Amino acid sequence: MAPTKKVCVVGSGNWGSTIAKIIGNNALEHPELFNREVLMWVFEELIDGEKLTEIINTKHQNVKYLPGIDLPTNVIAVPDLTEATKEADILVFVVPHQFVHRLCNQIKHLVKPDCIAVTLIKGFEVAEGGGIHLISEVIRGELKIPCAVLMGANIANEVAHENYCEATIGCKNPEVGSLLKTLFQTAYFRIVVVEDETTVEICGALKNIVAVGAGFADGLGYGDNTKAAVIRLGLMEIVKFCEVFYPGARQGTFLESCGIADLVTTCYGGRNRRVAEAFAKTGKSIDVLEAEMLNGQQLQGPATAYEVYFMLQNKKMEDRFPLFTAIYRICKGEKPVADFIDCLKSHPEHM
Ligand SMILES: NC(=O)C1=CN([C@@H]2O[C@H](COP(=O)(O)OP(=O)(O)OC[C@H]3O[C@@H](n4cnc5c(N)ncnc54)[C@H](O)[C@@H]3O)[C@@H](O)[C@H]2O)C=CC1
Ligand SMILES: O=C(CO)COP(=O)(O)O
Repeated sequence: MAPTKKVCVVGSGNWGSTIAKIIGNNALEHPELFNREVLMWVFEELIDGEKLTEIINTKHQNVKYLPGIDLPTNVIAVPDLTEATKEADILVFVVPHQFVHRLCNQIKHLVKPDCIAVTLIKGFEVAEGGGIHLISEVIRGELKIPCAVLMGANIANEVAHENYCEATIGCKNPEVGSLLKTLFQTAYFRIVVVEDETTVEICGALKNIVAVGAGFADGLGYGDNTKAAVIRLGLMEIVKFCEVFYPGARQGTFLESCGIADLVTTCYGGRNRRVAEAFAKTGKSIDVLEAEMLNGQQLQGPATAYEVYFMLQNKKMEDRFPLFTAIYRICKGEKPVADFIDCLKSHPEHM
């Protein structure tokens, strides 16, 4: 019998803890495939003087990032990144995107050569020369191992409460795709595997920018028709972004959970939407609102808007992506939020 695979979840925020719950339970369900113990790397912090890792390992809850949800006792919190990752056969990356490069850099000399990675991270990294890197490219480049992606309409708290939803795994290797499906799928978390991994990842990253736009529209007092227009124009810009920069997308991928479904859920229920609404209503900065409203959780939309704008500006393509561009400029304070809808009135989709 082949040895069972050791899984390490790199990250323990709101989504990281939720996915550790799923993986922990599935490891128990499939002892023939996965090691019983699932390690979860935790960015250590003190909660009322007690280490978060110790709280997780004794109370089996992440009281800061996923309060009220029991984690399986076979999920073990580990504060040392090296200790958590060095034996892993499967690395599940689920940290805010701004931290991933540094973490990969710390472990690149110890990762097992036949290890595989999967990223649940939504965002990009700016690249020298005026472009962007996908997060999966950063992981592959640093660790020299294959990296699949998992994205979808998955607001973590709802998944943690086991409300039915779907997700998309993008994986070019069907055998690995099938193994990952067994690792993640449950009765309430249903998975479709597609080979179009680049499109899956781009959809997941870009929808966070659109969600900021949806929040602006809500905060300015527009109704559901306006929000539907923001979602539709956002989808058109996502499709265009793939056509221009990552050609070869399958149209069907945009209809998977990672595409239209994630746009809808995030534009109604996500953190990016909520903070952007407060931004439009209060005039406080995004950073201040993030600190006030999210208790340590991190927004990905404004940072992703910057990363995308960085590339569009370098390639002189802002006019082709007016929604993404307006959202960046408003977050940056270069345009008043009150002008948000005006920026969309001459959208190329209407010409
Ligand atoms: N929360 C959600 O509903 C969903 C989130 N995602 C994606 O998952 C990724 C991770 O998000 P969450 O788990 O929600 O995180 P989060 O936003 O809840 O938590 C922030 C995490 O970052 C950690 N952290 C803080 N400073 C750090 C540092 N210097 N280095 C490393 N880690 C540090 C914190 O300990 C905490 O675990 C993001 O890309 C997000 O877009 C995807 C689907 C759903
Ligand atoms: O990615 C998400 C849902 O799929 C979560 O979105 P927020 O980060 O805006 O909460």
